[in-house]
Amino acid sequence: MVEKRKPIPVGEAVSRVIALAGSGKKERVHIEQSYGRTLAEDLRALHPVPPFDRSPYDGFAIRSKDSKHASKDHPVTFTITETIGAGFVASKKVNEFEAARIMTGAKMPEECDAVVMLELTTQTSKNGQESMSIKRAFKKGDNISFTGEDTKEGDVLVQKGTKITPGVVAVLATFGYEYVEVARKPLIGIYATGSELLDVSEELEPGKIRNSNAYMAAAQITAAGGEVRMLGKLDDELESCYASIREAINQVDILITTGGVSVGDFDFLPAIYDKLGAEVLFNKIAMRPGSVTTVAHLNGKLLFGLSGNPSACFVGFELYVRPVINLRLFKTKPHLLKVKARLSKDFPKPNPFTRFVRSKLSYEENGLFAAPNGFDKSSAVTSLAGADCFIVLPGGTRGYAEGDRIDVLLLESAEGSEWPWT
Ligand SMILES: Nc1nc2c(c(=O)[nH]1)N[C@H]1C(S)=C(S)[C@@H](COP(=O)(O)OP(=O)(O)OC[C@H]3O[C@@H](n4cnc5c(N)ncnc54)[C@H](O)[C@@H]3O)O[C@H]1N2
Ligand code: MOO
Ligand SMILES: [Mg+2]
Repeated sequence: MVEKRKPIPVGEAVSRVIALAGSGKKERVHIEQSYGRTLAEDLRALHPVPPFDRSPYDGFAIRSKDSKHASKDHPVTFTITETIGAGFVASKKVNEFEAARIMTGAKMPEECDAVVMLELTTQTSKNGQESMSIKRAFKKGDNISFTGEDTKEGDVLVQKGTKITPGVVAVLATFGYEYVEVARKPLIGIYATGSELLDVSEELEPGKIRNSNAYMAAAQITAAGGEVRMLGKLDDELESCYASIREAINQVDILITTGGVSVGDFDFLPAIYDKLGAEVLFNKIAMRPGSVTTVAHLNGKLLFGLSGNPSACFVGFELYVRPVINLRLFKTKPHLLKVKARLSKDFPKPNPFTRFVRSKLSYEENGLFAAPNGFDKSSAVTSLAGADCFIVLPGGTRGYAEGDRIDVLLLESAEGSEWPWT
């Protein structure tokens, strides 16, 4: 008798997995290695930015009150005290009707409260004495880049769990973070199971196909911010598979296998979980593709039994593995970002289970559209190449027409969802 499996809703399956996601760990990396990592602590301003009042222009620092009567007909002349370049400070006091030549980024002399751009001045030299004159008045604060105008000391600028972008790197450097606390990448092992599998370098033979899932999953792990351990491929043979998987669990934080989770004579993962004494969280989900996705738990580690069919494997990773990686990276929105879009083609198939259609987004003048991307079977591999989202068609629906409003899960968005499931 073939075992009868009871499908559970996607949201229920995701809940069971993330309840066992475990917690993230921290490590310190040099700022030059920080790009693409995730902050393990809030990033606070350690001092105001800019840290001193400075000139935003090349020009002259003046006391604004001295310019009060300046006009086209009656220019006011200032004696130049010195030149202050960026990185230097005034060495002389600026007195009545005196000005300091100042460059962009240089600290303002204490007595000055306005800057005049070089282009608005007329410069003269008499007996070695440099002067400049202006034809309009300036107010206190004109053309000054004030202390703290960018940020005040103590402000939280970037939150824990944020991916380090080039902009975040700039902020780290500004505050002197030579080393930064980031989330340690969870180490994820991948075993592809299947006696039909050839390596990527091998020629096709009758009955055999190349192992695409392991390379695909490795790329998905890297994209999500995890560390990959490629473990190779296993023949459909119970004892050797069991021994390899048992051994692999000790080497990694999370183990992914692909294939062998359905009810076939050579689908050994269910027997292996049993033999390991692992707790199976579910082995049937009301979704297509990936209904046979199985997740088990052993000694604090999650074992993901992704389907062998490439599209099912891909979807299983994005819905169940990705949020676990994200939670270990301290992300607060660990699931794929959900947005509303319109269908740009009919999708007439009925949906007994929730369907995740590999699709492509387009940004039109009248909004966001999503089009199913080619061959839609669970075994499809080529349609994965152009997919940047999943259209989500709820179970129990009878097909959809062009223009219908649908939910879409984005595969490439840095932003995530707190909980996209209803
Ligand atoms: N009687 C039933 N048969 C099947 C059921 C079912 O409910 N009852 N479910 C079907 C569904 S749905 C799926 S999905 C597949 C899942 O199969 P498995 O996860 O057990 O995977 P395999 O049987 O090992 O392989 C399935 C398919 O995928 C190819 N494959 C496997 N590994 C790779 C790889 N690394 N790279 C590329 N392609 C791979 C494999 O050759 C098979 O064609 O079961 C259905 N059957
Ligand atoms: O598990 Mo299968 O991928 O539902 O088609
Ligand atoms: Mg099978």
